[in-house]
Amino acid sequence: MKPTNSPRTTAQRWTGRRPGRRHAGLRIGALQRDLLFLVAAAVVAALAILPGRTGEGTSIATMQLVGQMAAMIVAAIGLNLVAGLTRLVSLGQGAFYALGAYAFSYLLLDVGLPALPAMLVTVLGCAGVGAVVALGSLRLRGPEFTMITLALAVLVQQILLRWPELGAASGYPNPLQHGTGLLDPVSVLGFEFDPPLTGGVVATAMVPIAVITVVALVLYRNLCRSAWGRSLRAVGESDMLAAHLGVNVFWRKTAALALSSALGAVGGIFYVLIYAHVQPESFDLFLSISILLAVLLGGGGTVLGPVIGSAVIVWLQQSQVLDGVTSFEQEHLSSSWYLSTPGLLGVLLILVLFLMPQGITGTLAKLWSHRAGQTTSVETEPGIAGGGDERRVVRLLEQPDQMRDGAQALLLTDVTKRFGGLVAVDALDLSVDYGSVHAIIGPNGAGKSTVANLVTGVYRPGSGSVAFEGTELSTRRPHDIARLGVARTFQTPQLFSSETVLENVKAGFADTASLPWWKASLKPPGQYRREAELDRDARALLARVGLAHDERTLAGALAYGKARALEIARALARQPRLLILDEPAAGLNSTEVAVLGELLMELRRDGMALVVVEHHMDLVASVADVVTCMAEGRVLARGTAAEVLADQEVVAAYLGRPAEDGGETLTDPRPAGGGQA
Ligand SMILES: Nc1ncnc2c1ncn2[C@@H]1O[C@H](COP(=O)(O)OP(=O)(O)OP(=O)(O)O)[C@@H](O)[C@H]1O
Repeated sequence: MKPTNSPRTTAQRWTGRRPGRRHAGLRIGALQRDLLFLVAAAVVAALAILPGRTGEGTSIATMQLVGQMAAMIVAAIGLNLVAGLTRLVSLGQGAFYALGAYAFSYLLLDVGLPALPAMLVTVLGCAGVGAVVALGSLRLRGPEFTMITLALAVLVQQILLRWPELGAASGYPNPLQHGTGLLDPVSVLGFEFDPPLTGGVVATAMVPIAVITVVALVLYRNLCRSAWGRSLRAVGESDMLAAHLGVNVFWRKTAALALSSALGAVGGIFYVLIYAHVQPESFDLFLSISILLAVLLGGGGTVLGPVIGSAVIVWLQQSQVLDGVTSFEQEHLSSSWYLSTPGLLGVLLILVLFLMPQGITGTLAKLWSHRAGQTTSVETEPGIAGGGDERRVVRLLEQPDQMRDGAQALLLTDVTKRFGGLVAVDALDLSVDYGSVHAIIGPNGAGKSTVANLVTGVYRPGSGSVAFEGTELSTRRPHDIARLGVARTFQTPQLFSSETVLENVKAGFADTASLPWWKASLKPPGQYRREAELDRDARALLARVGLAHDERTLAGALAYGKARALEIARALARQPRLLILDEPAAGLNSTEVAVLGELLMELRRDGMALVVVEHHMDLVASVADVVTCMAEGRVLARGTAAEVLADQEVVAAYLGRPAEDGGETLTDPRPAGGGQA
């Protein structure tokens, strides 16, 4: 691969264009950045509610605009956990918003709870409802999940409309008129606030609304940027990939939906505080669509996207802008066929999806990174070879005793896997020891990848046993198996393409699978240290696979060889004792293959057990201690590389014809009939 740029130039580009982040002297630490964010959010919130506190020239409408923005922001950041990070498109956030508003009103007015307990019960209750909905719907994917949430939004509004006992048909009354209830939130956080200055409940409610919004925003930002957030993004990329990183996908989605529902309910509580009046008509499907639009417009999956999107959407809805467009349509186009606010927002949604699929923040980030040259894959050196002397910097594994002793790691006994009438793996026996490389070769369709999938829990064997360190794997799920110490790469590299190379590796660390959400959102001081450790370890791994100079590159922009190297680095981040590589040499040039071989030998020396499914016979010959050749699901030959590659039945299976007299061997270039799928 011809170098197109030197590492030094790349480094200069980074340091030159983003000096604040790279020069030690000017570096802003994570803690300072977080404090800065907190202060900035608090200042913006304070400025937003200031007019309500002074009372001068303040209109209730302005305060309601700010309050509604806050309500939309918390509901949208909640939805972002689901629709943005986890990529489960929900049209049900309006339902939780409505439930929050009604439950809060009910608990205040009918049950007589003080405001703070009423809020807590509402939020916890809605989180519970969200979890139940998740348990019932998360086995569904894509459009089916969206339809369930859509049905929920419609159902909730219908119930509110038709269940007079809830006070719902006519809505809860304005407590100002009834002399009861909702003015109580003045003491919602245990503080006494000044009486309203604007003649309505709005001004007094603004302080708790602002405080709760800032707190929610900070916790949400911590969550998004934590290992927990990484796990949600992993799930968003692919359930199977996330499971191979040890993430319990089902519970992670359930937790995300519960948190999202809780934040939706907070939006509803804000609504009550702002308007002091709830009625079913306010919580129609259009509300759910608006919240989703706020996420998409701002930028799904980003921290600030839903905030910006919410501000824009509420401003558009509440200001005269859309009314002006409607009047223009009526005057100049048609007095009967015109688009009102919902229609215009629908048009906006379509435009966003077509023109700015990454939303405002995503588009700006793309422009910025394009300017800074971050998305460009810089071909410095071959992917796996770029690390030079740094390659041996890290020792990846703490070696348990069994690894030092070269004990048996993996044992497959009489394993069969059928797909309908096809026997993909037929009565397979296979064993892999620590400190050894076991290569599995064979022509296309021989069953090699199926073996990898059987070991990692993607498939369950029809019969037989798959045991890792004596633990039966055949009944375990992929995330359980990953947590036992088994990692893998895929035939086609599976990366988080819109994340940086560094983030991809960090997704492999155990924290992604195990950090609890509350710890991630509160971010105690230990988390700062831990994140710094993860950064350091991830960089060391990148150096080892030759990607030291690519940490800020987006994974999707990597050349093929580097993408493979990155996938290996992420697998190594899991500190596996058994590593399964599915065609790691596919698409690599000869230099890259040679360096891959060196890396495998290093891992082998470290005591790791390696299974390498491979067509590249030079690599197999140079690294494998044992080679198993499969054909039509069965073992055709097994032995040392020299024995198996010279086996005439193996040669015939690969060539698709009998081997010529005199003994052909399998060497590169790859014989016809081999090749990668
Ligand atoms: N999920 C599945 N459903 C049905 N058939 C499958 C499935 N997975 C694999 N197979 C079939 O099982 C057989 C073995 O497939 P497998 O992918 O394990 O072969 P392979 O040796 O890895 O081939 P290649 O070198 O092309 O990757 C093939 O005939 C394949 O079509």
